[in-house]
Amino acid sequence: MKTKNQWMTSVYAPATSKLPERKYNFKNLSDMDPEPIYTRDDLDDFDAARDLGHPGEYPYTRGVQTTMYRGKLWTMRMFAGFGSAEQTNERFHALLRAGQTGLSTAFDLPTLMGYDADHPFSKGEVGKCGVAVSCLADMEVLFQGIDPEAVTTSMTINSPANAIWAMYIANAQKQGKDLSKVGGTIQNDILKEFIAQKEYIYPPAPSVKLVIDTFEWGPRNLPKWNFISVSGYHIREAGATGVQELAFTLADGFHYVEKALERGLDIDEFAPRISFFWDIHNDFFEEIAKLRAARRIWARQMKERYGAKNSKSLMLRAHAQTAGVSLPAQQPLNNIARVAIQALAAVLGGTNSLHTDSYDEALALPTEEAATIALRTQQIIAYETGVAGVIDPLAGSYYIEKLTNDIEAAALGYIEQIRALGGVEKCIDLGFFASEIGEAAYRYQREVDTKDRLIVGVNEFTDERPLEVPIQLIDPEVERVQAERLARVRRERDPRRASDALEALRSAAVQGLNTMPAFLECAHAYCTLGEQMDTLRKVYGEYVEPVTV
Ligand SMILES: CC(C)(COP(=O)(O)OP(=O)(O)OC[C@H]1O[C@@H](n2cnc3c(N)ncnc32)[C@H](O)[C@@H]1OP(=O)(O)O)[C@@H](O)C(=O)NCCC(=O)NCCSC(=O)CCC(=O)O
Repeated sequence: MKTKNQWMTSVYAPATSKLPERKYNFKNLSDMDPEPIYTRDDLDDFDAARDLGHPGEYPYTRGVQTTMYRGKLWTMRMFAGFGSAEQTNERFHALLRAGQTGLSTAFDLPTLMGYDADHPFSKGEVGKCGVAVSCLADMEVLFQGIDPEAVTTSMTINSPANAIWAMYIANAQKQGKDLSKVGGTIQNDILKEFIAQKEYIYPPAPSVKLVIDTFEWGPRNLPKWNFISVSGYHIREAGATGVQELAFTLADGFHYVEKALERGLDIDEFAPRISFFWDIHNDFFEEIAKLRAARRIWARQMKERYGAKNSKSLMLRAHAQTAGVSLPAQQPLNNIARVAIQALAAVLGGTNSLHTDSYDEALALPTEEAATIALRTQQIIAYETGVAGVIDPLAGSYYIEKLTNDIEAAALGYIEQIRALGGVEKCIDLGFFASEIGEAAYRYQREVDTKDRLIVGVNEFTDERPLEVPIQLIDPEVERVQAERLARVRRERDPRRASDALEALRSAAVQGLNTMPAFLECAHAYCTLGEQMDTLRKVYGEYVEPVTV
């Protein structure tokens, strides 16, 4: 049999001299230019025992579970939240009835920024991009009829994560639940806020300190809870390439590990509950390889660099979401096809949990019908296609293994560069991430603008038919309902207990103690989110992004 080089020169080249390759940009979204074909010759230094292993075995390239989806399907976890706590609770129940297997909560902008629904800054934003939660009373309504021991819930909350998590825990405690059985995830990844999403309150150092409080407190009090979801999603949505998403996110993960070790925590106590979150874009193979490379890098560095010994500390478990940024407003029904392909990549990449975007993502928050189609897409993949029946079925594909190696190497190059520059917090100060992401976003947009990259319905195959899809509207009444509940809470709570709880929070922060016990008492005392965040604003100050050129 011919070698690859022989075949390329003696067979492929003559073929292209008869019919040249199409004029087409074959590069993936990380700007990697694939060759026309991959063979064994591309995997000369590939060692299956070292680089792949088996599913559930180090370095977990083939997945973190031995039986993967033959034992248990990924969690179908649709990100949802809009309007009032009552409306979102209804949507949660509708999604569970439709067969969703986990919950995922979207909070509105005031909540994400640590403001109560009746704060002047919140005007016009309450319930718009998620649900408003300003105190335990909102949380009680939001999760009414949902057993926290039976359903795992994810909450996308970052700067105010400790306070919101404490409200969720207080709600479970009020129902007499056993906290050792309560599972879920808080996003709690503040570094990517500084890098990409910009929903921060305090400066990086105290923000990271608050995260490490959860690393310390979480495993000892809620052993089934994932107290962080280190997130590449928002980095990617800001314009990063897949390689950058992978590298910057893993660098963030390692930064938290280092901070937790500096506090004297045992890596094998906290690391098993670190989780991750990836964005799954349009380039099918790139995304599959990215998820495989992520698991391999994490496992190796956790073992070799940080000395973790517990196998669970080495397993990178991840949620995935199809790429909102890839779903245009033009010809929105086409997005159903994009989401199906992206979701398939997430599954073939071995995701542990998945959100599929609704086709109306670019237009508004999803309608119930659009969210149901997105969930049905996961169910079709799970039950009709056969892909969940064989574990890591693409292993051994010359291209997939080569691409996994290449993406791993490129990401490791970035991680080393970040370390050499002084680490993640230093790189935030330097504007390193912003400039890398900015360049990548610019290159991509230029490719689209010049039609070097075709997007169906956007810069090619366009049509002028008007949009005819239903839109989810948010009732402005929500603001009044939320403000009324908040006023009632302030009137009816024990004022002494509330002020003592806030003072205990302030004191814990000033003394550098773990703040989680104080946050939990604040939740039980019905302190509002804004009161708690303001207390810490006075201690830590507020972050203002430096201007970089
Ligand atoms: C670890 C993950 C990734 C997944 O947790 P899950 O509980 O869903 O799944 P899991 O841990 O894989 O599985 C649940 C339990 O079943 C076990 N299990 C699973 N598969 C198994 C198998 N084959 N054999 C044996 N056991 C198995 C696991 O070990 C675990 O048990 P044990 O518990 O005993 O270990 C978690 O962090 C998560 O759910 N993340 C979701 C994050 C999220 O929804 N984010 C939304 C962001 S949305 C956003 O940011 C906005 C984006 C936008 O702007 O649109």
